[in-house]
Amino acid sequence: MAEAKVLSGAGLRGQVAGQTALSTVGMEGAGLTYRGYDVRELAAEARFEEVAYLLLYGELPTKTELAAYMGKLQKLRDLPQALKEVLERIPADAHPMDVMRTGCSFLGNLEPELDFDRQRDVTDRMLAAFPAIMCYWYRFSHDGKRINCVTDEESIGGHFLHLLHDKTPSELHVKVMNVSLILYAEHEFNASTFTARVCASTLSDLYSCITAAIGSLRGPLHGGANEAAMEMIERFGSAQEAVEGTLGMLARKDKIMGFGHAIYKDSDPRNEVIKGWSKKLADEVGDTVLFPVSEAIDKTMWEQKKLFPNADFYHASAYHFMGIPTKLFTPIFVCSRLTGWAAHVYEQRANNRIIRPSAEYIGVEQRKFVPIERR
Ligand SMILES: CC(=O)SCCNC(=O)CCNC(=O)[C@H](O)C(C)(C)COP(=O)(O)OP(=O)(O)OC[C@H]1O[C@@H](n2cnc3c(N)ncnc32)[C@H](O)[C@@H]1OP(=O)(O)O
Ligand SMILES: O=C([O-])CC(=O)C(=O)O
Repeated sequence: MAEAKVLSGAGLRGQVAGQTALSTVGMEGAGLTYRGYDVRELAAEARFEEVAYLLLYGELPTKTELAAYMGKLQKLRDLPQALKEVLERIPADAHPMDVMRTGCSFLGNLEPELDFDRQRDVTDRMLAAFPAIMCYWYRFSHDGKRINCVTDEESIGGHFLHLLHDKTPSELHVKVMNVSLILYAEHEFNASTFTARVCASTLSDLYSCITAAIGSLRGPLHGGANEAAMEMIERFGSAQEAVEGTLGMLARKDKIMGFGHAIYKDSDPRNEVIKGWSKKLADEVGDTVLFPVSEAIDKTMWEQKKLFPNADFYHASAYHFMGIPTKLFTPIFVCSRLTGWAAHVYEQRANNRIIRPSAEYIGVEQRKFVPIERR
């Protein structure tokens, strides 16, 4: 059985900061579970919408419930005209995570959560609308095109690819998007989820919680690592170059993005799944560089530092092979993790006490005020 990582020190590591019934991370043997289900089984068997329902509504849906849920989400996809106008004003060189933050926040101005009893409907609206927020801005700012935000794609992953590429995506790509959205959906008290819970604990509205969480996910030590990993992989022309480059980065004590984890000790259970799909996509496009480069970095990191790829590393090549621009990688994570964030907000609200820890004071002793003319 796997040993749990020894957790102590800075960054609140190892401290229990609350309770959850949503997921377990790095528990002996189990890796990652959502409401008791192994994520690898969910990724192999389920639709993302089923997993979203599991997290948000408490149990896996029946066939009828799933059909009704998917129908509901499909009807909620279009964006209000005022939001489209705001997205059109955001420059092409803005970071898409900033676009998501603004899009989420502005939707909250137009359709505020006036009553916590509506929290599930508000989440479903965001789940349906987020792919269009990302793609409407991207296609308008990069291609000068005002896209139709509604498609006839059944799944959220397929809908996103259709909006982005303006065509029906292949079955393989829809499948990989589905797996990816499941893998990213929920992960206990990670930094962005904890942000959402802190915000929820003040009894703030759901849009504020999600906007705050988007801000936390943006950083390269968290969700932004998939984008940073892609930028690194692309720099190498061969596996040999990648080995030499990785050794050089390690010698300079650079952080290698997409490796290591705050909780997992020797592997991230999501990695083997997305790595397998990345390989299938590499074969589909006839790649002979990016996948071997990724594997060479992976091998060197383990040999040199016993550091393993986390969920973000092979997501980079997988998304790239599907023709997704690198800067949209982290916003896809948002479209998925929204489910985990919202489910944590509901949990926080159901048993709330404002989250307000204490700090150890390390400043100067108490002293007398000195008037400005005497300083
Ligand atoms: C979906 C996600 O959000 S997964 C995380 C995505 N983030 C990344 O991939 C960014 C790169 N990785 C990292 O920065 C870190 O591994 C984190 C932020 C994920 C976890 O941080 P921590 O819990 O502090 O890591 P941990 O305690 O295991 O670090 C142990 C040692 O390994 C080093 N280390 C950890 N990850 C890396 C890395 N990716 N590259 C180089 N060195 C690393 C640390 O600097 C530390 O060294 P030190 O003892 O000399 O200071
Ligand atoms: O749990 C963490 O610290 C980061 C992570 O892997 C995630 O949020 O998916």
